[in-house]
Amino acid sequence: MSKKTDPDELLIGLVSISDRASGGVYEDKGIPALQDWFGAALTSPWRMETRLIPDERAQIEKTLIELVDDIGCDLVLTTGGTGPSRRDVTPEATLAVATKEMPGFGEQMRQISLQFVPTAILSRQVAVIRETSDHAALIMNLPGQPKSIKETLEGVKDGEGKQLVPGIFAAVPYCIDLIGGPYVETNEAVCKAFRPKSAIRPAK
Ligand SMILES: Nc1ncnc2c1ncn2[C@@H]1O[C@H](COP(=O)(O)OP(=O)(O)OP(=O)(O)O)[C@@H](O)[C@H]1O
Ligand SMILES: Nc1nc2c(c(=O)[nH]1)N[C@H]1C(S)=C(S)[C@@H](COP(=O)(O)O)O[C@H]1N2
Repeated sequence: MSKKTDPDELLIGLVSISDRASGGVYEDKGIPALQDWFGAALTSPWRMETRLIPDERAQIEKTLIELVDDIGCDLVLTTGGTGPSRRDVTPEATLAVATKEMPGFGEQMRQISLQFVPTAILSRQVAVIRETSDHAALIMNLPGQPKSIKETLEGVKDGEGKQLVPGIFAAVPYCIDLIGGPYVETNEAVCKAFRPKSAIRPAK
């Protein structure tokens, strides 16, 4: 466990939630897919803290609290456990540790995913803010299919790379600004971050 020390570095918690991947039935592809995506998308300093856990509500809540309160993550992404099956409890665990709900993210993720699969509406994914006495973090649920990570974060582009539906990550840097986190910059070829003009810092 390595606590946040650099205020300019984005500390990202990546949590893969899967009974089978955590039990060794198959190899976890969630954390590598998230790591690859952030490696390509971010141009400002970042570091990650990763966890692979089963679909157990108490363990999910404990992990989210540890990542935000003890380690100091600014952003936490989960993958898996958002569907309707009996064992899928990621949204319940996420809401249980929330101080604010951010319903726009869940709505937009389902809209994006509908461009890829008609079963997008089966994901109950949510996003929330967790505020502690000294900082806050944005926590977002992504579906378990590893390919859905890139799909929802990046959105839908046409053959020439023109953005047809914006990915949810476009709104994340400004959200992190508003909750007092580091200034996050992205590779526009992967995901163009949107900020109001007054919030854009001149390039160094
Ligand atoms: N962490 C993961 N790594 C690799 N593949 C995954 C992962 N999570 C899900 N998948 C793939 O996506 C499919 C659909 O996900 P599903 O929601 O059924 O699994 P899950 O709920 O994450 O897994 P489990 O049932 O083991 O908890 C799985 O059958 C599997 O092929
Ligand atoms: N972008 C995207 N969203 C997606 C999918 C996908 O393949 N791509 N799969 C859907 C399916 S089949 C299910 S059941 C739900 C919930 O998945 P989870 O339980 O693995 O989180 O996410 C949905 N959202």
